[in-house]
Amino acid sequence: MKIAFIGGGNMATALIAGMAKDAGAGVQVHVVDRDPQALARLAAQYGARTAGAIDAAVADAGVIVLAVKPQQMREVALELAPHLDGGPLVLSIAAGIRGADLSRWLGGYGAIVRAMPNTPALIGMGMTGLVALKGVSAAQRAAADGVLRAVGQTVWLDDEALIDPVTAVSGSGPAYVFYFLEAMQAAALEMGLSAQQGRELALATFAGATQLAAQSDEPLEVLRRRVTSTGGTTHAAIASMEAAGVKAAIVEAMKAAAARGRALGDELGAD
Ligand SMILES: NC(=O)C1=CN([C@@H]2O[C@H](COP(=O)(O)OP(=O)(O)OC[C@H]3O[C@@H](n4cnc5c(N)ncnc54)[C@H](O)[C@@H]3O)[C@@H](O)[C@H]2O)C=CC1
Ligand SMILES: O=C(O)[C@@H]1CCC=N1
Repeated sequence: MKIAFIGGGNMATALIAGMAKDAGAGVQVHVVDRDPQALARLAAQYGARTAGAIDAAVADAGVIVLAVKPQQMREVALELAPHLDGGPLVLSIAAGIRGADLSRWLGGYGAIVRAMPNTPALIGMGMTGLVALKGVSAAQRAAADGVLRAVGQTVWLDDEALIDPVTAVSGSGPAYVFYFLEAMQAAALEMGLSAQQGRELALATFAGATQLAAQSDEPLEVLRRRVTSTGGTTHAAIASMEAAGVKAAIVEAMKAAAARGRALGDELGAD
């Protein structure tokens, strides 16, 4: 199957790299990007075929992945609209941009799936939320699922409005994890460990704790309490975080991410 990417930036690269590892899939990747350096990198590293213009890249494609910034989606969709005769699946990964607006920009085209992947797709550990518009066939839904499953796990949603919360949890989520790791590394450094030791300790702790939670049926709070001895060191740390309102701040931050997704949809869908 031929998959055409419009936009070959960070997220497209993560998807293309993840797919390249799944060599048996028989997927032929074509990419269009305005930036010749992005194209050269994708061709050299992952054997992607590249094009400077949409028409050549999308001809005969079964799936067209729209991977430009939300602000570029309207312009790209208007340019793509005359090239959909073959009935491809249009798979948008843009935050915020609503299916109805995309469909309108594509001249009323209905075979659209909205997906919200994340960058761990690069190493086959992505998590993607997906929602299909009414014009998507069962085969196209399976194709979308196949593309994203090649780079990780998928979760299908019935309600498009839930893609903004998914964006806030798993789409943006890797950044929160890196932010927490940065803080752990900075603390390690302040307390006399080396930057390398801080990085290793923090990363191994995240990997171990998330695997422990994944392999357990117990609530996360129970796992946390098991580390937290009365009057001990963890209690001192958690009490300090609670006093600083860390948990409430994380909840507010994620609500801000979802609200930004909705606002992007309102602002950019108005045209
Ligand atoms: N970075 C992430 O972790 C995630 C990003 N997304 C979504 O993926 C989309 C892309 O995000 P990134 O990859 O981070 O951005 P990016 O800026 O790294 O990539 C966008 C690419 O599109 C190209 N481009 C711009 N206008 C174009 C046009 N008219 N025709 C062809 N190419 C064009 C740019 O040269 C650039 O290489 C966004 O809509 C974002 O919401 C979704 C999930 C996660
Ligand atoms: O920050 C953003 O808008 C994109 C969507 C999810 C992750 N990155």
